[in-house]
Amino acid sequence: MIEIDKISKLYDGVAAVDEVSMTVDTATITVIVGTSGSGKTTLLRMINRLVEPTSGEVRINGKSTHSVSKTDLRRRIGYAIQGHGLFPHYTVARNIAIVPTLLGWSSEKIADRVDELLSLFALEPDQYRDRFPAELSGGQLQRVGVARALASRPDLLLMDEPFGALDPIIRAQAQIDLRRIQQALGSTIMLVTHDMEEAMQLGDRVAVMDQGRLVQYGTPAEIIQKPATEFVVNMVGGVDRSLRLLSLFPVSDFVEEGSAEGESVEANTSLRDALSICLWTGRDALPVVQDGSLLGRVTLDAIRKRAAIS
Ligand SMILES: Nc1ncnc2c1ncn2[C@@H]1O[C@H](COP(=O)(O)OP(=O)(O)OP(=O)(O)O)[C@@H](O)[C@H]1O
Repeated sequence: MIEIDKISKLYDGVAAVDEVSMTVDTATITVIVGTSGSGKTTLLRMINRLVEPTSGEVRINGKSTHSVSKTDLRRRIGYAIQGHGLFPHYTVARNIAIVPTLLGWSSEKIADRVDELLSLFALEPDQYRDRFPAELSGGQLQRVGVARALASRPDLLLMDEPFGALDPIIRAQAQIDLRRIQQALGSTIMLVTHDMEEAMQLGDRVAVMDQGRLVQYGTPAEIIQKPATEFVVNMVGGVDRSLRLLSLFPVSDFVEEGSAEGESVEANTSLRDALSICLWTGRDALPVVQDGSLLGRVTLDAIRKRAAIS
């Protein structure tokens, strides 16, 4: 568990981060979202002490980040930034192995870990481990950058706009991959973005920052349904809120008995996509299947009820 306790950072007497407190559960993704200059990066960097807090404290599994040296702290906390930050003259395997090597892992353990991570990131180890960064695509570089940050099984992974440089299609895939890998490894991740869509997509919990303050901290559904301030209403996109809400739930949660005509949808299809299919094909119900067998149907009526904000 990560506990952020009344942490502040003042620059020339002005608060970049103003008494922020929050608790992050182990094995979850927390997304910090806000407009430019709201203090997201400063907050993230105070956790691994790249920025020293003016006041307040961060505890990781009960232990203050000030009770260990900065070097030890940064070996226990992974850090991934926009772009990849890989060393161009190191192979993929050597880049991923940097922190495990510093920690004195055996070469066998390191090699196993490199191959495990490459496989998790859908990069065939035999094909990729000896390549240099210049021999990879932008999306592959980004995956290796995240693999490197996860290599030593850190207590926490901090990510600052990790997908900022990717085009929308690769970015969407990178978000899906991150979610899958986080679940497979049980990692605890704190991620900064200015993109509310990304926050909703990835966050178990979302922290909304405005002018250095934490204005709301909750699940994506709570933030959409009960935005705490006008600023949060604007961040979640006013009239788009219903659609955002629908994108959070799979049709499997709303399946009912009965039949429906036409092409079926998979159980993990979002209600938002199901709504789109209903409108596009002029149907008021869709058959839902899972692993090839029919579960039931989802109706336009059920989707409409879930879309009501209050
Ligand atoms: N080293 C510094 N010296 C003085 N002011 C700083 C410093 N670093 C950040 N600030 C100020 O603190 C505030 C918060 O900056 P921060 O980079 O944390 O915001 P952000 O939400 O991450 O923004 P962005 O999304 O644009 O990266 C800004 O007003 C910024 O100008």
